[in-house]
Amino acid sequence: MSLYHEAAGILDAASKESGSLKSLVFGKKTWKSDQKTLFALTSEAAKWSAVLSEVVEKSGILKTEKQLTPTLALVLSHDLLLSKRGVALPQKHGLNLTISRSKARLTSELTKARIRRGFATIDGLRQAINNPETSAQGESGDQKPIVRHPRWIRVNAIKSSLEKQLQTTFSDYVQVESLSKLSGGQTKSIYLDPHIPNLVAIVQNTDIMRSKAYRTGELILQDKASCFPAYLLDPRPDEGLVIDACAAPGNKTTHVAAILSERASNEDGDSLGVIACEKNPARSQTLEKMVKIAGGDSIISIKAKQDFTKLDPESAISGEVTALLLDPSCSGSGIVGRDESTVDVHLPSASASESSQQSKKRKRSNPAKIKPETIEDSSQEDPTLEEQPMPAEEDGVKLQARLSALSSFQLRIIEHAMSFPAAKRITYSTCSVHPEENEHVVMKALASSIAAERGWRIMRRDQQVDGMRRWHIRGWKAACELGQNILDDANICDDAETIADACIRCDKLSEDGTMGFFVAGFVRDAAQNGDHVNQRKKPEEKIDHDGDDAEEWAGFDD
Ligand SMILES: C[S@@+](CC[C@H](N)C(=O)[O-])C[C@H]1O[C@@H](n2cnc3c(N)ncnc32)[C@H](O)[C@@H]1O
Repeated sequence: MSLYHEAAGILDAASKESGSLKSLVFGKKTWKSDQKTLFALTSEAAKWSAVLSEVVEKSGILKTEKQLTPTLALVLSHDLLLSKRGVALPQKHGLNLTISRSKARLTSELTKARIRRGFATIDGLRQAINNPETSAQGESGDQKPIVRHPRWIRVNAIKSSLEKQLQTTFSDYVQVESLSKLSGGQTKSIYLDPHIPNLVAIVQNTDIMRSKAYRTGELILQDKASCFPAYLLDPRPDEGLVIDACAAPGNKTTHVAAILSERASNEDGDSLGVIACEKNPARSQTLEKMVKIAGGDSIISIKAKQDFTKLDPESAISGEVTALLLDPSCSGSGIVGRDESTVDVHLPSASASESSQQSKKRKRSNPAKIKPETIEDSSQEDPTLEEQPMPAEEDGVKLQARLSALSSFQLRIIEHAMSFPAAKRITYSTCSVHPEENEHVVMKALASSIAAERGWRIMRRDQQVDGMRRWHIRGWKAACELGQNILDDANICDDAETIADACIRCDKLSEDGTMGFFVAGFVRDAAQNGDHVNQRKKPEEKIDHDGDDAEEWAGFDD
């Protein structure tokens, strides 16, 4: 079997599962072709597959050359059009003759595809494909981008304001009305997010990291999705204390503090309070640094090396807590660039322009793949080892075991938060795309005995803050239904449809420019709240910062 047949087989397998090429190639020892060559060809062809599938479709060669499968055409056209060495087969080899017969048509379609994307040269397009996060736009600036993953920046309301930043740091930027219109180069542009207050987007570039506003903590680099939890939590300075249970590096902690500080600007700021717990010692130090640079140290009390699940909900200070933000360790499967070897493979279809639709549908049908047994897992093992790489997608058993352990830990965090006597609102979030860590955990939390005992319910869409109510991607209904069936819905007040609609999702690398993310809120009926907690109070336990104010901020990016 030739290199191209083997490569096509690998891409076919990857396209079915959106799987990891590395494990597909290196997980098998019986290839005829050299493994490194196979990996290089398949990963390059996958990277170019969005463009090449269009080229192959529009050239019509799948109709004329019957021996070519869509994937075979993809890998062969990659080498024919883009590889310096050309097709790695003897000139008279049947496959080489077949693909070379169509070289003129394929080249012409590649030129059109490049121009449609706004690139004057093939090198420009190559650069964009190799660095999608730094090339949100074609060179001409007005064409369809390949990947829109902008640089999201939150203006830190503790230290600055959107208005001030637009007049200073972004004074030479032009406002655009959609993410797709963002451009870099000479005419820099900025997009004001319509969902999250104080959030802006620009194209990825390094300039902003050199700006004074960034170095002094007036600007914080934070993905749009990662701003959802603090905003959904809707902290109110006149209510009580807020706990961020799993806080490091501190993007959401400082966001909560910023919302409180903005809302309390006309009141006594000293009475604000956020308690930030972080279990990991090294990450606790990072959290301390971030809080300090963001100017949050008079608002935020850090509980370094503190396991949230060991925090006593019955202590006096816990009795003051009315809102909790839970962003526990998760698989991280939604993080852009986390699993570089996992790629989306776009395959050409003989009847043009069907492929992207099909690949979208394939992704959205994920809920059907949920395995019922994962929802019942009740392992008490603590799997907060988020630095561990996730098993490859196709290593189903290991992946399910890891997700199962993570979801048990995530549920424990929620149940512990639900036990705080005066708590009224909780947000739960992950940067995972897996329903096992998302809708399933929400369903289990709603069905838990502590939820029933304390009257916790889902925060319905109509109860959410404006921007979150308007957000268009909601939870997966099938995942909620499955949860409800398995768990015996006795304790769950709302139906699966309402709960799915209450859950908020962000798709990874979609036109929204976000990472993959999930957030849901829980609320309690007023009657069951500890309404004795109305007085605002700053937490007593404060970490003693070392007072090194002159230290330069290198910045954090979530
Ligand atoms: C996903 S990260 C949080 C990111 C953070 N919310 C932000 O936006 O910057 C999860 C954090 O929770 C910490 N963690 C895990 N288990 C914990 C526990 N039981 N108590 C407190 N922190 C925990 C991890 O060390 C990690 O730093």
